[in-house]
Amino acid sequence: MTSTELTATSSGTSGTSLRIPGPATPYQGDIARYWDGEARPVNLRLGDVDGLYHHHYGIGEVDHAALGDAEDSESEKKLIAELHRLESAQAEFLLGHLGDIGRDDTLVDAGCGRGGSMVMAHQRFGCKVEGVTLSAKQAAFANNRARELRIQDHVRARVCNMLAMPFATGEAAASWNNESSMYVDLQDLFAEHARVLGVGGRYVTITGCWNPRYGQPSKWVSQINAHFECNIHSRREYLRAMADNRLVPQAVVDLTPDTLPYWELRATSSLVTGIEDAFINSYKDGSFQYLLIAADRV
Ligand SMILES: C[S@@+](CC[C@H](N)C(=O)[O-])C[C@H]1O[C@@H](n2cnc3c(N)ncnc32)[C@H](O)[C@@H]1O
Ligand SMILES: CC(C)=CCC/C(C)=C/COP(=O)(O)OP(=O)(O)O
Ligand SMILES: [Mg+2]
Repeated sequence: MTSTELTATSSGTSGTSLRIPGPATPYQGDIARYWDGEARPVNLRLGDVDGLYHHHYGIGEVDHAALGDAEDSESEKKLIAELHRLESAQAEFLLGHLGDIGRDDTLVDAGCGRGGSMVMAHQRFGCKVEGVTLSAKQAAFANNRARELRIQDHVRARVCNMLAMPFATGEAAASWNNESSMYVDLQDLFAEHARVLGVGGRYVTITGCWNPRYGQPSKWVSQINAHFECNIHSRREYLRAMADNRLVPQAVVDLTPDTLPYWELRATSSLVTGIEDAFINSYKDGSFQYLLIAADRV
């Protein structure tokens, strides 16, 4: 084994051992380590609600009737369930922009995390869903969940760089990034999506981006970058890199007002991580936006 290779158990479907390339850059090594070591209660306890483990944020109105009052001994549990409901609503919203997907299609989740969106996609469309993540721990977690749900023949995560995915040209009917595009160069990312998508395929992202109308990344945006070791791009950069790579936006939805209730609710919970104010302040001062972009591969 060379210094740039490591051996890891692959999808887990057969238990075979595969030789997979190591991180393409030192930065990707940092990100792999970050996600291998991540075990925040705000993610694990929400996932425990129904077995869908997400690493993205929520959208939609809070259902105040579903929350307990201060005297309710179940209030913590109810709040966690509500935050999780909003995160799953976010994933459903993304999946709703993938277009007509048939059972024989293949979908690609670029930066799949613990696989919650992949499971939802399979349950919705009945199709094959392939995910890639830099983290061997996340891939193993996602594959373990797929086995528990007996959908391992359709849902699989691999340890792989999303800028060089193990899929044939034109293999995917649709592909997405759910809060994972801030870890890569957008020109490189969209060139790779354009390759794996057939002409007529659909690409969707939900992302946080800085707003060119504000001027430059605000201190809150810089704080979010430092917190997650990521590099948030601007809205302008997304649209330009898509245009450069045969991805033509079909819908651009500003989800900023829809995600604020999630953050305001999360800020009142016992699961706060310290980043809540940066999101709330930057969404409110207009320096940061939560966007869905759905694009046709032409
Ligand atoms: C915030 S999590 C989002 C996970 C998932 N999309 C979700 O919605 O739950 C970011 C993910 O991007 C992945 N990621 C970052 N850079 C990557 C790269 N170059 N190749 C593959 N995955 C990457 C991380 O490993 C992690 O799984
Ligand atoms: C919108 C932006 C800028 C997202 C950055 C990427 C990111 C870390 C998403 C959430 O992951 P998580 O669910 O692990 O984070 P947390 O622990 O805060 O819930
Ligand atoms: Mg989270």
